[in-house]
Amino acid sequence: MPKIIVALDGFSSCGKSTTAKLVARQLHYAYIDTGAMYRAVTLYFYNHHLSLTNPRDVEKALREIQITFRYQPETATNETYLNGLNVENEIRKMYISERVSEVSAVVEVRQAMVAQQQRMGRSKGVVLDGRDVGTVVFPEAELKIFMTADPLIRARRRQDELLAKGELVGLEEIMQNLQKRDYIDTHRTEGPLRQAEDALLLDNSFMTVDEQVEMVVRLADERIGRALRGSGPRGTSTEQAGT
Ligand SMILES: Nc1ncnc2c1ncn2[C@@H]1O[C@H](COP(=O)(O)OP(=O)(O)OP(=O)(O)O)[C@@H](O)[C@H]1O
Ligand SMILES: Nc1ccn([C@@H]2O[C@H](COP(=O)(O)O)[C@@H](O)[C@H]2O)c(=O)n1
Repeated sequence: MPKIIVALDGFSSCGKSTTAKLVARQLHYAYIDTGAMYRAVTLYFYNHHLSLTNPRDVEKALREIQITFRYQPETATNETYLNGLNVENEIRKMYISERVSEVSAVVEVRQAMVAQQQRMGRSKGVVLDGRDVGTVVFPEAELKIFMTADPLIRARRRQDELLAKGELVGLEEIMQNLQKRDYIDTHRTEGPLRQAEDALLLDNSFMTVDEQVEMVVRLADERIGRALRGSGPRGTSTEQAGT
């Protein structure tokens, strides 16, 4: 069976990683959380008091940072390791969310992360989620989805998630963080967040997780079928997933 690349890009907290993880599991593909990589870099800068505007600090960080994913059977997911240490929980905290978009806008950081993502996904059979997967990392991906959801719904979902982990954060603070990250992510010069021309738009504001996963798996199966038969056209930006 031919293997494809599934690229899920979109705004903050709209369900990309939830979807990507479950789609990867159903397809028996590897899952790469590209946002976790930028979060891990942010944690390194934070812990070592490094400055983003000092080229020597950036160079030192990129020389010393090693990001890996390891499969955890207990959670049935890949967890993020920074220089051998499990940082999966730490990188999801608000103080990292508040800083990550500034870190991910640094050109050298992006180039290093994109190169690692391309190495990890080059054999195909991968689902990646992020901001620039369909535009920069794998512009040749067979299936590209651009996810979005109503900002208030996104914020409420994120608030519930943080609360479940014991972090109580106000809705207003979360809304501001999502808006700020989306703004920086869409306005940076290197690899800005944007919908690839051939990405399908998926608004999951009023969908369940199961529905969105089922939709993406169905689209992936279609693309795998096309790859089996030979090349065929991808979607266009006017298309919506599921139409
Ligand atoms: N359709 C849905 N209905 C309800 N909750 C959802 C839905 N999709 C995702 N969620 C929840 O929304 C929250 C954010 O989802 P997720 O972390 O997957 O988003 P994301 O796009 O990867 O976010 P970020 O880019 O900020 O990391 C999670 O708590 C997830 O369980
Ligand atoms: N391909 C990507 C993925 C992420 N980022 C930046 O990291 C931040 C955190 O990502 P999450 O998916 O975990 O929310 C995000 O806000 C971006 O700044 C990126 O630039 N490119």
